[in-house]
Amino acid sequence: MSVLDEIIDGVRADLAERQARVTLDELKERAAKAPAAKDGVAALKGDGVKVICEVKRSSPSKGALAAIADPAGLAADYEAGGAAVISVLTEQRRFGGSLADLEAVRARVDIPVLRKDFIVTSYQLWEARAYGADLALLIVAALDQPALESLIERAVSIGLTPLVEVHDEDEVERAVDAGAKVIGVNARNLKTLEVDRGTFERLAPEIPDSIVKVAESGVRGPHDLIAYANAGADAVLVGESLVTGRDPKAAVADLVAAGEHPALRHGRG
Ligand SMILES: O=P(O)(O)OC[C@@H](O)[C@@H](O)c1c[nH]c2ccccc12
Repeated sequence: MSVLDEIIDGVRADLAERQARVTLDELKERAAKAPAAKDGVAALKGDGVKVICEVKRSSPSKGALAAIADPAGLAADYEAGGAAVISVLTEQRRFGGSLADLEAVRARVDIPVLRKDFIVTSYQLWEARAYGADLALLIVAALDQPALESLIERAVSIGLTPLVEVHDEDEVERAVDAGAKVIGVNARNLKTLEVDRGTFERLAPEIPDSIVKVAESGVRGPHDLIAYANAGADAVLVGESLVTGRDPKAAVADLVAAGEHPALRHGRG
């Protein structure tokens, strides 16, 4: 069984408990009261490379990264540093996240928020909206094609922007066929946990120009952002280097400044 399969087994068990506690109708009522979803696509387009900053306590590959007692405070620092979107990991067992983290972050920042989890049912999309997310991650490797298509459709119909994650050519094709408008290329293979920073450069040419391209994982600092930008990234998603650094706000500001450098503007929309 791959790491991804193991994670998803745990996610399904936790999901079953929440579904037993909160009905879909209750979630829908809560979602109806949530602030209207912000436009996730617009936030990731435009001049310069956008920076998506992640609230991440631990990971299957590295174990504990940072305690993050105040996720909303961290998100506020990210926003002050110039983040375009905040990513909140809500998976509990391996990443130490929760829907409470999502809710707390939503209440603190004005920029769009991404629910980062292993979404396998539409119930989780309603949860995302009910707890204030504007975008939701959908991992192609975790879904068969009909499920991917219907989750993208459902996400869009309830106001969420799906960030569709791929890590090989085949998955790019599936994401495009399923109607993704924002594709994230994860340098980390979730089945083996290995990071290959060349993945984005290899896959970017396969992604149509009209689709927003996000380079995910492995950004240690401005030099990695610049490499991804030169390979065509509209945005980068950064977790570990921010949560383990001393000054997250300054680290984000350095990334944003690198992404706004005029030398990177050429040919960008
Ligand atoms: O911590 P990093 O290497 O900066 O990576 C962040 C983000 O890309 C990573 O957390 C991630 C990308 N796709 C995921 C899917 C599930 C969980 C986590 C992820």
